[in-house]
Amino acid sequence: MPAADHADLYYDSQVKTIGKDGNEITTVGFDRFGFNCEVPLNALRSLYLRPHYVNTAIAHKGANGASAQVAKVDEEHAYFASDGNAEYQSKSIYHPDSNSISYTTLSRFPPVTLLPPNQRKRVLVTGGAGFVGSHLVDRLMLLGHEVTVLDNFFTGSRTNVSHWVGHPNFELVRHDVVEPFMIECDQIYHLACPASPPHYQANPVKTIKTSFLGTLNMLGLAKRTKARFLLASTSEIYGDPEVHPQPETYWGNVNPNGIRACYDEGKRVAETLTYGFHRQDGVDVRIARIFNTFGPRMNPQDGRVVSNFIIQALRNEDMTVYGGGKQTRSFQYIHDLIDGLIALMNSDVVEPVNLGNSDEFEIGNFALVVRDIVADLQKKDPSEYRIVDRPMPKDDPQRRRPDTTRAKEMLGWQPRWTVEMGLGEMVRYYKAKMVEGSI
Ligand SMILES: O=C(O)[C@H]1O[C@H](OP(=O)(O)OP(=O)(O)OC[C@H]2O[C@@H](n3ccc(=O)[nH]c3=O)[C@H](O)[C@@H]2O)[C@H](O)[C@@H](O)[C@@H]1O
Repeated sequence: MPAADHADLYYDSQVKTIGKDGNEITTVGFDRFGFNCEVPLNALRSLYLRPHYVNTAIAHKGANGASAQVAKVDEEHAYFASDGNAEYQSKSIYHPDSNSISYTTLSRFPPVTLLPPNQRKRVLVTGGAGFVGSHLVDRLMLLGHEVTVLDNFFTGSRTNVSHWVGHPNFELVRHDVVEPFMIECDQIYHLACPASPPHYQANPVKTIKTSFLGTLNMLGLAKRTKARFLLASTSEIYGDPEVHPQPETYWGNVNPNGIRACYDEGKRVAETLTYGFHRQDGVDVRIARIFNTFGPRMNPQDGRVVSNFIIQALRNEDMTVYGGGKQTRSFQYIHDLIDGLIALMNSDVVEPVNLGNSDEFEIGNFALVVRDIVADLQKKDPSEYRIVDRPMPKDDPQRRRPDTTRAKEMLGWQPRWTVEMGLGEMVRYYKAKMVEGSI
């Protein structure tokens, strides 16, 4: 596909990102608790809404063949320079005749804020090559901090952070958190754990080991280095809730030996450990209870509902609604979550805090929302898509919506993105990746 068409899949300058308050979103983040995490949205987009490679057609192999090829690649690469970000993008080249890619490293990185040493934090992000982790890493890097990513690449991917490899403020370490790890750091965002039900159920013993031993190791590190520690907990600790919406004071309704227990009980014990280290050893801790989150870089194979519906619709496959679709979920866009995580880390709030969007959907209706957005992008009639019913997975929570009063009052945080705006960006991202063949 010619580069121009390729780029158009990622960007549509006509589409404005309008937030919940009706205003256009051009930046994400805010200056709060003495920590400014605001960055232009386009700076972030240049890191995830971008082609994986530059196309080249090896048409002729005559005397001038080599230089013609180079010129063609430069011309295609220059196309992306029009948004001012191309020089920071990979110039990896796709060769259609052999269906292969020549990977190149970056010669320049996106500009990062120059922070004085007393403001620059050394931040460890476990699970930093995953979906949530990589967006957090982008934000922290653009803000000028020193970031170390720890990941075993079980569900994370190097590609999610490859644009930072080689940067002096960045380090990527392949390591499994179930083993101890030592490093000097000021803040630890502990995100490492498979998070989609099919992934965490595939190896339940490993999942609970990751939650327990991984958290134990990272809390031990926080104790030694006096780093502040943030645990990525989950709405799943509320189980199949009998209280709706769920406030942080609710203790939950969890099946301790069901198929989800490796994850929800794992995260519950991780919370217990975190407060154990806080009470016993004075470790400075934060706990974020993260509700369903979606966005670009979500592993398209991970089986969660947002990625499943979008990929199925784009491939014109059946969209699989489980168990009649009356169960509910509330979905937040990735940038809102990252705002919330950074605000919580830098606040003095030790109690657990729900981070989620309270726009609640029945899953059956959510399928219709996704279908309509995909149909609009593909310029098709919504009736061309098929929505089918499949059995309900065991112990699937029937209702879920966060009560975010605490986050609003104590962090001054509330979601800014509408679900539709976030979905629009994610659909465009998946479609472009599918066309270029990188997912
Ligand atoms: O984000 C959260 O709060 C937590 O819950 C999610 O688990 P779940 O809500 O079950 O997420 P999905 O797998 O995306 O399922 C959402 C709903 O859609 C349904 N679903 C899923 C996939 C599908 O193809 N069709 C479908 O109807 C599921 O049965 C479920 O009722 C995530 O997987 C967890 O990582 C996370 O901690």
